[in-house]
Amino acid sequence: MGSTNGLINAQGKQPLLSFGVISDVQYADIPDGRSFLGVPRYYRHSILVLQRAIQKWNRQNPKFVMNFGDIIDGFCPKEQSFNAVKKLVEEFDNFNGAVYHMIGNHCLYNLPRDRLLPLLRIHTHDGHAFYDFSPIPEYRLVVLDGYDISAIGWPKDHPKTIEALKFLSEKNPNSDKNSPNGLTDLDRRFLMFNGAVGKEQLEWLDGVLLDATKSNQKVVICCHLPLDPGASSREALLWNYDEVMDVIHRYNCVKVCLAGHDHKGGHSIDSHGVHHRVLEAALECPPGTDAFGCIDVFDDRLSLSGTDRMKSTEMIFS
Ligand SMILES: Nc1ccn([C@@H]2O[C@H](COP(=O)(O)O)[C@@H](O)[C@H]2O)c(=O)n1
Ligand SMILES: O=P(O)(O)OC[C@H](O)CO
Repeated sequence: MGSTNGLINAQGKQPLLSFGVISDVQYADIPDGRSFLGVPRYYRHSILVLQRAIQKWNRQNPKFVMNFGDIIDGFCPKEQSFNAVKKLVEEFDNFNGAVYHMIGNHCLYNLPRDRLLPLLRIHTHDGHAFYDFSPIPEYRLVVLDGYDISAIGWPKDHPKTIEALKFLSEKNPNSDKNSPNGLTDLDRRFLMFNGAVGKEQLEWLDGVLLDATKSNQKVVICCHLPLDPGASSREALLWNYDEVMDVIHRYNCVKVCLAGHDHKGGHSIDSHGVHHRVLEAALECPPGTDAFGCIDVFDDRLSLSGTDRMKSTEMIFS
């Protein structure tokens, strides 16, 4: 039992902070469909999941909400993309508090970074979408841009697009670079719908974690793409999840990594005791069902109270 209504929790402690979570809304004004592997996708219903999430959060009163990306779906008719993202952001703004967005592959199928990021109110230099904030002195949230090196979202002639296409041509021999056919085990992540954290962002992350360590802050990492094979399908992992985790494991401050993208969700604890929780997608909720949650933050754990298809998870720090 969490304390997401502002009351003390089962252990008798008041959380330091609470925040709402939702992922992969992937709204589109199109009939229901299926993923490549046949999983039903409810494109119009997903906005109702978001609306019910906001109603509940407004009763629970978390300090802020994190949207883990893919706010609209790649099948959204392209002439509707801008207004669809705007409509969804306006829905999020019905929450009585701050909302932090991150980008995902489906947002980038719809709009290039220079149009998408201002809509999502991600104001960073050079079109990057990584940032951090400290909602209370004891904690820092770090949002990673998993499509920093990517074949989607940057202009076709951008050095990052060229780097990503070169990388994919070396790692994935299929003509359809979204196909994992023939790739084995962890190599199945080398797909066009994934991406990587670039060198500059890795250096930035290292600096943030050093600063958090000096400030005695605990850190929660948020990224659309999962960072641990134990919590995710191989096909959904960040290309260089291992390099990112090497940086994270240099420090003891990171306690939890949260992600979306792998719609079925997952949870693992890695070899360094870091929790990885991949959030179940709002898009795949059959009509009338939900997937969102509220996380209570304590000094020794994060406690996710999930609604319906989002499983509740206690993440006790080792
Ligand atoms: N096992 C798979 C999964 C996906 N693909 C390709 O990716 C595209 C997007 O997949 P969705 O799960 O979002 O539908 C899909 O159209 C395929 O091209 C694949 O080849 N093999
Ligand atoms: O981003 P999607 O919706 O195309 O789905 C990605 C897959 O879930 C990754 O395995």
